[in-house]
Amino acid sequence: MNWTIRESAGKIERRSMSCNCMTRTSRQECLGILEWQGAGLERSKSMAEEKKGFFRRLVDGLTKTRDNIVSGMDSIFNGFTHIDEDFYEELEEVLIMGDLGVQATYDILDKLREKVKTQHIKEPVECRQILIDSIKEQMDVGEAAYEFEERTSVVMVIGVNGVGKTTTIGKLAGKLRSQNKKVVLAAADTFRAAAGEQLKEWANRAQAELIGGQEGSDPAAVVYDAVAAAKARHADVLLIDTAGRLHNKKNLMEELRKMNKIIDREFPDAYRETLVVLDATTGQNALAQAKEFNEVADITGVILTKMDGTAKGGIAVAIQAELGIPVKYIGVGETIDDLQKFNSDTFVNALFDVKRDNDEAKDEEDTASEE
Ligand SMILES: Nc1nc2c(ncn2[C@@H]2O[C@H](COP(=O)(O)OP(=O)(O)OP(=O)(O)O)[C@@H](O)[C@H]2O)c(=O)[nH]1
Repeated sequence: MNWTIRESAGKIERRSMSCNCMTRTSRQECLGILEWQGAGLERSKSMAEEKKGFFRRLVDGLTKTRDNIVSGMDSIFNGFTHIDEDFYEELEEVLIMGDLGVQATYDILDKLREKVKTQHIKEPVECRQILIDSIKEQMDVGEAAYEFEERTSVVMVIGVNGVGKTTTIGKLAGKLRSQNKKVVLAAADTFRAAAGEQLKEWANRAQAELIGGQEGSDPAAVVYDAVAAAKARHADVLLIDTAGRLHNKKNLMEELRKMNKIIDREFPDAYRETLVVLDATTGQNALAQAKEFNEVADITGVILTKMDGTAKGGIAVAIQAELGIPVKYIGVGETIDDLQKFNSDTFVNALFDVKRDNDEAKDEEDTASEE
């Protein structure tokens, strides 16, 4: 079996593919392997997926989380004949194992017990919808969470190494640009040499302006220049990529304080957000990071990345329940369209693969705007 993969102008092409296996089964196996070989092929797959509607991408992205949580729950709903203590205990186990966290699990199950009692529910399977509604209620962030998109705003983005901060800023810039907003990006992660370069690529892709810092330069100076540029160009949103790392809390606090002071002084009318980016694949560790960041910064929201590659998407519920910080966006892939506003209704419908009329309408709207 032979194949070559070539990258040209950022696009992955599979140049040639041949298979000399004699039997049809082994040929099919080879083709199956080819289908999944190499990061390049993965990327070309996600390019094709860009054309998919919003809801479908979310459903696909949440496959592993769904397999982890929902299939376990469904086997309890279908396997039990009575609603008894064992039934609740098994549900508790599935929810906790699914990374929803102790707090959210207890809240959800308390509500379920109450409804079972007041509505005289007898059949375990009837609990499914109650649970879906209760998770939705837990996670509702409301439209006010996205006010910064409509205002002249400065958004500071923090998070530890490798969680997807730069990628997320690029995606967010793309999203705002598609709404015809003027976007300026500040490369204030001057700590890591490649960070500025990476942001530059995203700025080009999203057609946003970049104010870049030299490696090792003062991040506060980059913020100063970026604020001046945002004001001069009448930008709608200034997104700041920081090196906001946690390993030295005191330094981080000091760095954030300096940057915030400049924004307060130079851009007092701007609407402010501080968003922490967390990698969903790290599960409980993401929750711990959110707690730590919350101690050093006034976090206004969370962006959970890599929801597509994880069975631990339940962590979104835990973060909201335990910290009261809204999850505002989720990342479900590596392309510019793979950042989605967190809407509890759509998220839970996608998690349980319950397609509703409004999701279908959103899909049509989304597909139309992509065409
Ligand atoms: N599958 C998937 N991958 C993602 C997502 N978001 C980011 N990534 C990938 O995660 C990796 C790290 O992303 P970066 O944006 O470089 O992370 P960072 O937090 O800026 O890292 P530093 O600059 O080192 O602090 C990259 O390979 C991204 O393509 C997502 O939602 N899904």
